[in-house]
Amino acid sequence: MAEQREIKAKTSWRSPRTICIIFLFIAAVVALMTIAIVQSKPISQKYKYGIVLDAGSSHTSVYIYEWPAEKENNTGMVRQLDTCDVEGKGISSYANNVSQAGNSLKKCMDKAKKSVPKAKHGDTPVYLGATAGMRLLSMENKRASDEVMASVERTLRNTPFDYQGARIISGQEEGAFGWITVNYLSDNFRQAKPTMGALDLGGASTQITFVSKQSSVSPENSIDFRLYGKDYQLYTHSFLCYGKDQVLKLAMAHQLETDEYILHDPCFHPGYKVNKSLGSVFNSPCAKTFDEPSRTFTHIGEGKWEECRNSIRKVFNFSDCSFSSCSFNRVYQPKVEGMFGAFSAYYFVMNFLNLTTHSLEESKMSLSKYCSTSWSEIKSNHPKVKDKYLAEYCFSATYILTLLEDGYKFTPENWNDINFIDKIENSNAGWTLGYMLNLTNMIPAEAPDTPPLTNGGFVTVMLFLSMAIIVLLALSCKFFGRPSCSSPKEII
Ligand SMILES: Nc1ccn([C@@H]2O[C@H](COP(=O)(O)OP(=O)(O)OP(=O)(O)O)[C@@H](O)[C@H]2O)c(=O)n1
Ligand SMILES: [Ca+2]
Repeated sequence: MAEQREIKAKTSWRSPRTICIIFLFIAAVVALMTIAIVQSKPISQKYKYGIVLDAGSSHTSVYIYEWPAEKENNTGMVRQLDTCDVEGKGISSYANNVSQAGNSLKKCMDKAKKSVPKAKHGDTPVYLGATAGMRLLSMENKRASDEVMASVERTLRNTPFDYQGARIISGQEEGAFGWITVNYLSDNFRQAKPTMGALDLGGASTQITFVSKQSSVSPENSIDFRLYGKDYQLYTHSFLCYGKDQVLKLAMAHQLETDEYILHDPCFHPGYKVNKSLGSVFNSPCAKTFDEPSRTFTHIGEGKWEECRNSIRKVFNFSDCSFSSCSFNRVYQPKVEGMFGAFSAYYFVMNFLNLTTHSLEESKMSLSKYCSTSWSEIKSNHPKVKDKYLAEYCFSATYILTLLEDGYKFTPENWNDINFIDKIENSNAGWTLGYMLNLTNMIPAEAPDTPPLTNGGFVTVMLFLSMAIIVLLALSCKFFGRPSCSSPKEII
């Protein structure tokens, strides 16, 4: 009897069912171990770094980016590690003291040396892009512009980083790279999601960029990209002199035409009264220059919002459109479509006035009340804000509403498609990240190969295999278990 049982026990190990279960069990364990090793292979978290200086008309900012070296072609991997605002004005303000243009950058570059690991300094590219302030200086005084750029180049070459160039970028580049930045940070490229348009308002220029189904009528307004295997046909336009600082000069110059000594300004608060020299205000090719720059005029605030809007409308030419549709100043623009990110001064101004989530009508009502508030009350409500900035928020916000509604033809219905943003995923919205991604070829035209498994896929497979092992263990115990699992008396 015992021999029979022994034979039976031996033959059960050799039965096809047994072999099958054993095979499945081993295969599941091997697969589980392999995937666990492959998926979690210790990627040496080597990081790479990049530095971009945004030399704007009003100030320069230094942005330091980092990304995992292994994944530089995956979208959304680059993040802003640090930023530094250069003290003082933009580099174009050093036209008469060019060496200071380069010197002004030193403090922030020293900070960058601390942010980027020393061992990586030599491999870290540094780029400087100058925008509208230098475009204007280059128009006014090419020699001074070249000397300013040479000065910043000397400073950057003297850093331990891999200097990759300092140049004045075009308005079209500024618009297109801002669009790349906001869509890269929103991960819209990899997932081929609908993109968001980019609205950038600086001190001396402003850009609008968005994907348009309507073909642009001039090369100046169109840019085509192929990113991650998808083609994007962009409409873009940059309006020089329509940054908020320059457009203020334009508006004031219009008003001074009537009386060259007293400027009754509906965009400034009641009680605001400041003597200014013509030269201090009208010092750029954007606004007409007066022949007696030292002469002074009195700038008096009236705080009348409707009149403010009308005076601002005078800086635009809304007629004479020879295309199917225009924004202003005879510039072709297709109908705005989709979501938009509005950043830089759009955000600084609308955020200061708490208007970032208001509807268009609510913004108008709120602004009308704010602008009519007396200057003394405004100053007492914001004791820490410099008078120069504080005095201009009524004008700037009214300009923003006029630019977006009357200029770009946004409506009360699609106003909420405009998101006033400062950062996306902790990186500033602006042209610098897109500029670096483009120059370092980190946005491939074709989608990179997908990894063996996404994290979600990995977990699913692990769960499935674990369940399979448990079931197999249960089955094997059921089939094997009888000789060893049953009690001795049953055997007898
Ligand atoms: N925290 C800040 C930073 C800037 N500004 C103002 O916002 C305007 C635009 O700032 P910015 O976007 O930095 O313009 P720039 O890049 O300097 O100008 P551009 O792009 O035209 O060269 C300037 O009037 C600046 O004084 C502000 O109100 N609050
Ligand atoms: Ca800018």
